[in-house]
Amino acid sequence: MFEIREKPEMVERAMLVSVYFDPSEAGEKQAMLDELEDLVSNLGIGIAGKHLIKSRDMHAKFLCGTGKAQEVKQLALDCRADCVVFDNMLSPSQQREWERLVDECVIDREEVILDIFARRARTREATLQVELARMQYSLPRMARMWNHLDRQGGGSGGGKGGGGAARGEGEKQIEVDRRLARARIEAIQRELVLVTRQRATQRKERERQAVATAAIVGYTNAGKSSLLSLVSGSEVMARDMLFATLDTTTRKIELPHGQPLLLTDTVGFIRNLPHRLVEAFKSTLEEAVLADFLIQVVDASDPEAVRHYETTLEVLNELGAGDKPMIVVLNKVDLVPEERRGALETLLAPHFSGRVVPMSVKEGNGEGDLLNACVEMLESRVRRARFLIPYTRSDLVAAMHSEGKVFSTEYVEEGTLLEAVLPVAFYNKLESFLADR
Ligand SMILES: Nc1nc2c(ncn2[C@@H]2O[C@H](COP(=O)(O)OP(=O)(O)OP(=O)(O)O)[C@@H](O)[C@H]2O)c(=O)[nH]1
Ligand SMILES: [Mg+2]
Repeated sequence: MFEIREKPEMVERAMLVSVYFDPSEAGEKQAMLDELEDLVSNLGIGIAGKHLIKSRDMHAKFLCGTGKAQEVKQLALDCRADCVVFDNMLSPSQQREWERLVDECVIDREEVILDIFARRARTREATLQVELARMQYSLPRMARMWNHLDRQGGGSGGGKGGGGAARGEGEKQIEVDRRLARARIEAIQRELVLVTRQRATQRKERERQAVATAAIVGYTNAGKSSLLSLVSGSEVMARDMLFATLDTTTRKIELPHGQPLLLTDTVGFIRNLPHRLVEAFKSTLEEAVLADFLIQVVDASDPEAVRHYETTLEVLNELGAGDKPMIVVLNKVDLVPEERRGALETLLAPHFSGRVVPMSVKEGNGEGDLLNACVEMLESRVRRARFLIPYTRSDLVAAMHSEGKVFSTEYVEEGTLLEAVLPVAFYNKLESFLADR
């Protein structure tokens, strides 16, 4: 059976390389290279070196010119790296050319992210989505994989059979594997349809209840899961690592006026999120598309905060959720020195179109402001009124308790008299029971 190649398991010392062309990009590329270092370290691989390579033009073979490619090869030799990781996306043929040149394993940013996702996926849906993305990534790269094996086989096997025969074997194997991989891709896609349908049913159930929903979105490691833990008062896994969360978690919270709100934590966004992962995670991120509003968490202590905000907006746009009402939480203000906080807010404010709430989730500051902002977001969605429900309709009284907030209950001759805040959709259904008509 075809197995996805687990290359990073086999390597220990990686040299990181980012090739750029426009001098004005240098700063951004450096920040991304630092981020790549976090990502690679996340896989338990040591960093042997880190290089920004400026190339005058883009070349098909190596991305940079042949001379620069030779320089990179020498750098890798000098630091005794057993793997070169590119921050750039490499095409299958560029990856092959590089492996041929440096005679070591060469991977790109996309493969690193796919590997992290593969390790973190927990639910059936996340596992399937990651497997699908990895299969699609591997399919055009299989030739390279078998080349590698052929060369290894030729080396250790000595004179037996010779390189030509081994290569032939490899080619046959590629065909078999490609067929198996395509069959597996189709099987995963079929199973995903079923899993997605299940989610849709659960969501319908929620819509029927008409409880308001919000999705917490934002760059990875911004503090989304910590925020959900804080406001829901129950532990949601939060770790100081990129992509700690890959599955969505939903918690029901109560807003200041008693209105319930379903809050969903989502997978973190990242610059250059491999496109097939955006595709793969669309259904998970659908929570964001269907939410009444979004809470975007930004790590205010990160020098790249504005860029992270913009990246998140780009992905949201791709998902069709770009125009949702949004609250922006400037998190981790505890890490920003007092005198810089005001300046930071002024600096960031013009970039934000929604409402800005500074917070320190860690110290529990700003929670009240956030909840009030949520109430404002939902103002058009709720009505407060008094209802008289006949005793024969105790089901409605129960529904008012579960879907809204009941402030007072009085038992009178004609039925139960209640004052409550209800979602508009539910309120409309109950209009004939209004007490003050
Ligand atoms: N100093 C400080 N650290 C915080 C704050 N909020 C969260 N953190 C830390 O930031 C790290 C990331 O928090 P998470 O809640 O896991 O972040 P996330 O956005 O869910 O990350 P992913 O799931 O990886 O996308 C953790 O180590 C938190 O303890 C804060 O207000 N101040
Ligand atoms: Mg998280």
